[in-house]
Amino acid sequence: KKSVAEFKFCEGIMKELWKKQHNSIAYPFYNPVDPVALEIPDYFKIIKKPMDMSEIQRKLNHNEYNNSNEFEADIRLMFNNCYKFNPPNSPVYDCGKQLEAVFDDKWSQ
Ligand SMILES: Cc1ccc(Nc2c(-c3ccc(O)cc3)nc3c(C)cccn23)cc1
Repeated sequence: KKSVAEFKFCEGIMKELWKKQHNSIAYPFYNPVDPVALEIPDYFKIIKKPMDMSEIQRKLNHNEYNNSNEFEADIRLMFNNCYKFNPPNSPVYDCGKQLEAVFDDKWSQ
């Protein structure tokens, strides 16, 4: 059951992830992966369900999450896409691990 409190909790987490102080680890997640701009034409062959912070924010703003579990699922999808595509310990993979740690800290509060 979706509650106002759940919604506000999710909003607060997105507010944290968008903070300028996290820019150096959040930048790969701000917008949809652009395979042309990034010169990774095989991205959509590997990643079947793209997800990013802008889309998560849009879904939140348009009441498209029925509960916080659906919100968390998109957050985890975004990070797992990153770990699937980017080699372990590569710069963007490490950004994902660091930003997911920020998320986990807030999510568990
Ligand atoms: C050749 C190459 C290798 C790795 C990347 N990764 C990457 C990604 C990315 C984010 C999420 C994701 O699920 C997949 C990729 N975002 C970027 C950005 C914004 C700048 C530079 C690299 N970036 C790009 C090109």
